[in-house]
Amino acid sequence: MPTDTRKSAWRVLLGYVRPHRGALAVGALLSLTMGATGLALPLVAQDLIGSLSQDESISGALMLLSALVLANAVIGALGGYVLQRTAESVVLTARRSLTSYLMRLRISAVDASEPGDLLARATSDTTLLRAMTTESLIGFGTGGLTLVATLVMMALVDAVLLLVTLGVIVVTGVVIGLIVPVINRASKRAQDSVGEMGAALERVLGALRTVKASSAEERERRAVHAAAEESWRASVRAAKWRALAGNTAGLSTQVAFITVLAVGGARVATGAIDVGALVAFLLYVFYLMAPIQEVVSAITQYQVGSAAISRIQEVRELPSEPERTAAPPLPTGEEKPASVAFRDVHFRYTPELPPVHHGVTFEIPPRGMTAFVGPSGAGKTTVFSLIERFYDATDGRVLVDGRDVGEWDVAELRAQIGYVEQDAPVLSGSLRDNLLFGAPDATDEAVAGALATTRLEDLVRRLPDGLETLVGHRGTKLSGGERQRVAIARALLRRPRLLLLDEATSQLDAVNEAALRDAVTAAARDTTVLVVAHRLSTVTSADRIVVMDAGRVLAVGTHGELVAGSELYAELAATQFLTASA
Ligand SMILES: Nc1ncnc2c1ncn2[C@@H]1O[C@H](COP(=O)(O)OP(=O)(O)OP(=O)(O)O)[C@@H](O)[C@H]1O
Repeated sequence: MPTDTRKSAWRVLLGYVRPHRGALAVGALLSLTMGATGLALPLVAQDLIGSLSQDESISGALMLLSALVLANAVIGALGGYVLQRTAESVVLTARRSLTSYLMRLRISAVDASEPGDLLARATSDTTLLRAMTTESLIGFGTGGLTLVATLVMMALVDAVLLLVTLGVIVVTGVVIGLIVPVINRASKRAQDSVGEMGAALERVLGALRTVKASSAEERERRAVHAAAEESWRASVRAAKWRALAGNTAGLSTQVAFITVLAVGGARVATGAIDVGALVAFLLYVFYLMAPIQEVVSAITQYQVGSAAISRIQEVRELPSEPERTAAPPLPTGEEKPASVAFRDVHFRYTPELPPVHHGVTFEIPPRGMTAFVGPSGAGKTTVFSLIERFYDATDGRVLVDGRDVGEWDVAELRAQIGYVEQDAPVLSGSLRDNLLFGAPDATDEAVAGALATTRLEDLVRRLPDGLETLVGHRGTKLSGGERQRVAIARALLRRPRLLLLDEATSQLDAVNEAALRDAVTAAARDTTVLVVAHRLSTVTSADRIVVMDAGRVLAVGTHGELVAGSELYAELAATQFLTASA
């Protein structure tokens, strides 16, 4: 991994840690205090051995030793708790920040991503920051400090033995430096595979009926398992190298112990140091094992964490919309309906794809119903996406109320609009949640009104818990037509100045279709209604019809005008609409 990315992983982690730096400092201080009480133990032991050899009483030293051991345990437990708590808070901060960002992603960014993978980044990758905080950040700090303090204590006991110990530590450092990049690569691969597994699972669970109906379970299962197995393989690879690094650290203290014993023994024999000093030094060598392990584990854990951070940062590089703390106010119903205009709009979804709009131009005055018709793929739905600013036009101008949509605050722009998608999604939750989704402050009266307009009252009466009935994931417990009407009721509750209705082709029966036509016609008296129309009923009652083909506007007029004046429209009316209404 290049150095700058490694540096930025630290920076990112420190950014998440900053709000919790007080708690972190307390935790680190407690850990250090525990280290210090631990460090005092060999000195007391040295004293105790001295007393023994001079036949003095050791009860004082023993009491001190016991008190130190007890203090060590209590402070250790407290410090551990504070640090774990801080680490959980760091994960929370990262999750809040990443999920807020995910909500602001532009539609184009989501088009290019796998939702399951984004989910894995927000859940599984952020979890890894916990260990990164405790083991890496704290481990490096406390382990490093304890290591230095131990070395200083060793220097006080005997400088020659310290040099011997340092020699062993340097060799260990070189070996671990070679292992670290391998751990980083394997960890990144493991986490990428978890993302792939999430994406594969989301694909299956999001379309389970189609998967089952296509007898594709076995194939899909293999895809999910392949990703899970790849993650296993990469994690095992990382575990192998981490174990090796850990063992190298363990081995180095053993080697240091033996070397110090040999060199120290010789020094005792020559009288350079006494036995008490050798014992104290050996205890320090033994004591060195923990901080060395801690530092090595900090380094290896850092590799896992920085792989997670690089996945989190990849999300943050995706284009997003500006941040907003509160939703802008919705229209009160008193305002003038919106006008819409397209002026020579060119658009392509991505630079690699061919253009979808080749100079679309039309003007829609406030109020009334405008239907967009044309063959499949003509670019009708794309007109709505550009009005909502889900995407930006490549060239030309999209105007709402005479103002370029690029100049609107995007949230304010959307507050003017009620939008019903073609597949009319209903979210899991209750029917009431779904109706109030776009207008949380709507009154019961307004809800009753919207239910009446969309002929949903019977449904609500039939449902076991009325408006509180849970509709299932994506509203699976509702019929297609009911879902569509719920979506329309939801849009109407916003009292939009502009209603965008992307008709699903054949979701409604004749009775409901007539009812909806009435509802939309009524709405068109107070607001500007744009409909992507697939039904004759919608088209004939429209105030104006925009005929589109292959990303261009061919004609604009009423049904009567267009049947006579537009060849494509006459053809569409003769086949598509008449068939759809039959
Ligand atoms: N998110 C997207 N990314 C890339 N291409 C897209 C995207 N959405 C639509 N397209 C392409 O843009 C073209 C126009 O699509 P659009 O949905 O606007 O057509 P439409 O006229 O509404 O069709 P239909 O009547 O079938 O709904 C199509 O060729 C489609 O493949």
